[in-house]
This record gives sequence, C-alpha cells and structure tokens, in this order.
Amino acid sequence: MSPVSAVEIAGLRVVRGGTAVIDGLDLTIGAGVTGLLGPSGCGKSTLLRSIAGVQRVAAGTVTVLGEPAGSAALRDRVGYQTQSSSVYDDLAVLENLRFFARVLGLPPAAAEAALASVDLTGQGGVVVGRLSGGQRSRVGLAVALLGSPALLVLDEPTVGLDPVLRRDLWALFHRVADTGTAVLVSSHVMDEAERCDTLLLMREGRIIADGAPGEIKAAQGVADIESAFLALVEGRGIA
Ligand SMILES: Nc1ncnc2c1ncn2[C@@H]1O[C@H](COP(=O)(O)OP(=O)(O)OP(=O)(O)O)[C@@H](O)[C@H]1O
Repeated sequence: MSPVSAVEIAGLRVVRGGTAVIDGLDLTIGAGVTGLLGPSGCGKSTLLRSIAGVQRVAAGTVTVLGEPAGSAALRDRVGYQTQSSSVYDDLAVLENLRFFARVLGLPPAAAEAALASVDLTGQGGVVVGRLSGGQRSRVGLAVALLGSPALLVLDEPTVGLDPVLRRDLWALFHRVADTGTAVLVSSHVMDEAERCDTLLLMREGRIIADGAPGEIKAAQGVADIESAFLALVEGRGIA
C-alpha cells in the first residue's frame, strides 16, 4: 500500500508585499508529525497558508492529498489552525464546535468527538473567554480536527504556552498522527524540534534541511538542532 503523500509542492513561488517570500520551493510531506521550524518572518505561515489553500501563489503547484490545495474536495479533509484564534470567546466550547461543525456540514456528534479528542469533554459548557491559554489552544485544535481530517496544519499552536502545556500538546499531535492523520506543525522554538518525526528547517523562504531530527544532527555533526541550523546557515556542516 502506498498512499499519496499528504503534500507535494513543486516550484512554489509566493509574492507578498511586492517581495518573493517563497521562490522555487519543492517539498514532499508524508505521514507522522512534521515540524516546520525557522525564525520569525522566514515564511512558515506563508507556506502553511499555501498548503491550506488560502494563499495566492504566483507560480508552482501545491497538491494536498492528491488534489490541488484549496479545492472543494479538501474542505473537510484538511484541518487548519491559524496563528490568531478563530474561536468565539463569548460562546461555550461545545457551542463553538457545533457552530463550526454546521459550517462544514457535519453532524452535531462531530463536535462531541472533536472535544473528546483534545481531552476537553468536561469543559464543553465553559465559555471560551474563561479558559486558560492551553485550553484555548485545545479548542482551536478541536475545531481543526472536526470531521477527522487526513491532514492537520497547525500554525505555531504552542506559542506562548508554558513547557508543560507545550509537552502535552505535542503528545496530542502524536496521538492524532497515530490515528493516520498527517500533522504539520510550525514553530520558531528550536527546542520543539526533537518532538517531530520529520523536521523541516526553513530560512528566508527556503527549506534548508528535511529529515528526522537525528539525521539532520548527524549530517551536520552536532548534538542539537539549533547548532545544526547554524551550521547549515554558515555552510560549515560535515555533510
Ligand atoms: N500580508 C502581508 N503583506 C505583505 N507581506 C507580508 C504579509 N504577511 C507576511 N508578509 C511578509 O512575508 C514574510 C514571511 O512572513 P510569514 O508570516 O510567512 O513568516 P513566518 O515565518 O510565519 O513568521 P512568524 O513566525 O513571525 O509568524 C515576512 O517578510 C513578512 O513580512
């Protein structure tokens, strides 16, 4: 059995504000938890937007689950959580989920299932505005998980969270990936690198490394991903 790749990108070029933010990017993303790591402004959100099908692209192709990114066939097969929260503060957790389930044409039971998958079953009646940061992130994640997507795209979901909450969220990403959903997570925190099955290091609109964290470190002859990133940037790796 060889399923289609979650994402196939060829020759992607994206221009924002008159500047080519991404120029000639080729990339394949498969199963498991893939981390997209790179400094602020390197183009992570732009790449994720292109995969989610909400970014105007100047050239190239972005194929998601065998379909062009953004096509109607992918509507409930791709879950996308943006950096800014898209949930309503003045609605309860379950009300939010039921609302988004309706928008996607899913039955109300999908809301309960998504709630359970992020361990918030007991919080369904709580107004989102009263939740902690970690719980809010989980609600956003639950919205992205509605309809059991085959690809989950998460833009910096752990930003601003303490180390314990970040660890718990990464455990959740792996649980989701274990069900067969490909999970793509961006972060600018290099110490999250070790939590990924596959790591994409991005700089100035380019993917400068793509592989398991251990492989990337070994190729550069260094002990941590931050050093690997610096070695790649400075072109002094052993590879
Ligand atoms: N709406 C916009 N109009 C013009 N330029 C933009 C716009 N959004 C982003 N950019 C530019 O595109 C580049 C890449 O931004 P992007 O948000 O993709 O980076 P990022 O790696 O996700 O950064 P961060 O971690 O800070 O979110 C940056 O130089 C940014 O200034």
